[in-house]
Amino acid sequence: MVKKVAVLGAGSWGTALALVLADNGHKVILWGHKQEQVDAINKTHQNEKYLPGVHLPVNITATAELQTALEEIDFVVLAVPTKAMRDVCGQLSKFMTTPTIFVHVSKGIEPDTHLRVSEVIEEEIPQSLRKAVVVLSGPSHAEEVSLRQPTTVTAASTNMEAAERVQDLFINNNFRVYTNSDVVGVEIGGSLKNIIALAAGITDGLGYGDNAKAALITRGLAEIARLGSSLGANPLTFLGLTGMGDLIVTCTSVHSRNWRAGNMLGKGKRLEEVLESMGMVVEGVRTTKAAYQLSNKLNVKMPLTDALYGVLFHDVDPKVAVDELMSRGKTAELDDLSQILAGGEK
Ligand SMILES: NC(=O)C1=CN([C@@H]2O[C@H](COP(=O)(O)OP(=O)(O)OC[C@H]3O[C@@H](n4cnc5c(N)ncnc54)[C@H](OP(=O)(O)O)[C@@H]3O)[C@@H](O)[C@H]2O)C=CC1
Ligand SMILES: O=C(CO)COP(=O)(O)O
Repeated sequence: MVKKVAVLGAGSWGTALALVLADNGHKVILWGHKQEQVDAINKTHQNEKYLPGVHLPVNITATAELQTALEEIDFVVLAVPTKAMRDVCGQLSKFMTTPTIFVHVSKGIEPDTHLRVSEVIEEEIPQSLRKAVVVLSGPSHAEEVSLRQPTTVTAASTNMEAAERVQDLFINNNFRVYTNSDVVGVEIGGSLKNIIALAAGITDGLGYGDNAKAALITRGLAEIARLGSSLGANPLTFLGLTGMGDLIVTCTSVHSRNWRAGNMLGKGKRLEEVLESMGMVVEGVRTTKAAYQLSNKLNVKMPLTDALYGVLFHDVDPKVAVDELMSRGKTAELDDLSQILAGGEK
């Protein structure tokens, strides 16, 4: 059955997901906050800045009016960067009258509050307007999704019926959607992999090789699982698409903005100039701050996150940060894993 879906956020990911929904025959309203960009999308049927060269079919129309986007919709997809999530949710609540399912696709943790995106949504959108919140996450670069290349993601919610409805909404032969009830694990995996991807870009930028990359991915997963488990996640989720899967794709792909930003840092560029030149969101920077604060609060060991925090926010030289990580005191590899499986011990 054809659904009407509002996709809020006209960047790379919102546009690529609009395309998946349009391929499935749904009617999509893509909301962007800049009139000029919206007009260009409607005129050219392309999102020139964020997905150049990709044709958008007629069942995708763009608007800059939030109220228009939300008229008679069946689902809302929230695809703005995490720093804009609170504000956008606050605004949209004013225009909604009936409850709906909110799907969020953003990967980050809020500094200072340490809230996951679904928790921010629950704070900002009254319960009377929320049928359920579902997170859609996994190894999925917009550039490849828009070319209809095989991609797998997970729809996670505490409301499994809603997760299955979102699975049905998005699934097709190029875009395979699984379900999971572990919202904490899915959101933590998706957010924290950006920290490790920045670090992987840095080691590549420094000229280190595949050994360093493999070390970052595996030890990165260990610290993601350590923090996630202490927050109540199912440790097995970190071995799945939204954990190991997304970590691999983000640490190894030139499509990753986090990897690209890290790569420039490793080559000696300063954070401000890197972010300026990206022109797209680099979620890992903000999330490094949040994870650093949260791990200190919960007394969870996250050496890679600590090292990246030093590089990003205290001007630590990336090479010195790597040297310090490598010369730390000795430790046993499986201590982490056994502790996590034994119940989230720190
Ligand atoms: N790109 C990808 O492959 C994937 C991205 N994600 C996640 O999706 C989320 C969105 O990322 P992505 O689309 O890639 O980011 P982009 O940088 O490509 O686009 C961000 C979009 O959000 C808009 N925006 C920024 N601030 C606001 C605001 N206050 N109100 C409304 N719109 C705003 C930007 O507008 P403007 O042009 O004016 O700046 C732009 O259209 C992130 O959390 C990311 O981690 C998840 C999976 C894959
Ligand atoms: O989350 C992503 C792929 O799954 C996109 O990663 P980047 O934000 O680093 O581009």
